[in-house]
Amino acid sequence: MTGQADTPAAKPGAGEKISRVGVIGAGQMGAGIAEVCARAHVDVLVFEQTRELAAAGRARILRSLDRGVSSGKITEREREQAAWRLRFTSDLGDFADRQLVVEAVVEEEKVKTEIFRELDQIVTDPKAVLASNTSSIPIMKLGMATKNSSRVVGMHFFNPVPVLPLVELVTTLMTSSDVSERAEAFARDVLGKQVVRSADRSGFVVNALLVPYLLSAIRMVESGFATVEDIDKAIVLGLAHPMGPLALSDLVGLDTIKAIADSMYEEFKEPLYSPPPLLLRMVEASRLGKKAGHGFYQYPASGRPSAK
Ligand SMILES: CC(=O)CC(=O)SCCNC(=O)CCNC(=O)[C@H](O)C(C)(C)COP(=O)(O)OP(=O)(O)OC[C@H]1O[C@@H](n2cnc3c(N)ncnc32)[C@H](O)[C@@H]1OP(=O)(O)O
Repeated sequence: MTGQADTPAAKPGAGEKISRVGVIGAGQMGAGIAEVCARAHVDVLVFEQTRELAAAGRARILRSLDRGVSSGKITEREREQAAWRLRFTSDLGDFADRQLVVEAVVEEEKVKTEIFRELDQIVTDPKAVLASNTSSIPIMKLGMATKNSSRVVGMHFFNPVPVLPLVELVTTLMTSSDVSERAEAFARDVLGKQVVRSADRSGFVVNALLVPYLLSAIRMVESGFATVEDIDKAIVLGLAHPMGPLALSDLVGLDTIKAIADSMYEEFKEPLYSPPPLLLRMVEASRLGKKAGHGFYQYPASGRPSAK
């Protein structure tokens, strides 16, 4: 556990301390990032396209804060204060005063590059950091959509963001050392995360290892080699992982895994990274995992997952 609610204020990193953050997208990753920022006493502004999506994002964060209270990680008062610090907007223009923006929208290169192009014009402070939570898209592609790619980095969080302590920091050939130091200092000293650095290669460190493993498990199911339950049981009991690869695929989202696999395959042309047909069919059928209520397991609105 990270104990982020009690994290002390930032030590001075390179330059001015970051205390105003913008998060773009309030899906499972964006909501988690906004939550950890709010819990760390940061002023957070979250962009969502519509009021409905913003309301769903706020509800998602409040549920997670409740869980933090019920598991004793934060107090009622900290929950209230964190909720109070979260503001939503559907106008990206409101991000003009942000010192750090973390983009966490759908894993589509076109959508992300368009956001970076817009952000670059809105956030005019040259010291502001523009970060992407992309799981696999090379950061350089996003940086090149801006006029100042020296302030663009990857800050890759892990799901569930309030629970998992890692941030992968991805710098490009263009990222300035001042920007990467500020981003690292923020993740480490303000959010209380641990940081590993990765070169700008699709998949970075974690997904370069994780995605071929998840795809191999899906191929095992596809070939009838073993059942979903037995594969997960084997990994939980045999390797002491907190969850098996198929439950984890459901948690991450099968559409996200497909998008990461596509991006890694495009970069390396490695057959192991190519999404197997079962994954493609499940995505086409909208069986996207936990967020859709159905993936390799079924997820009733409340209660524990069951076999599909
Ligand atoms: C694809 C990408 O690009 C990147 C990715 O995200 S890859 C995916 C990475 N994620 C993983 O690998 C997840 C692996 N799984 C796990 O870590 C665990 O199964 C899990 C955390 C998801 C659930 O664990 P669990 O034991 O079933 O649930 P639960 O006991 O409720 O929670 C575990 C801990 O988190 C805490 N927790 C849960 N939700 C919380 C919240 N919203 N706020 C604060 N703490 C919370 C609990 O209090 C508990 O803490 P203790 O261990 O100190 O008691």
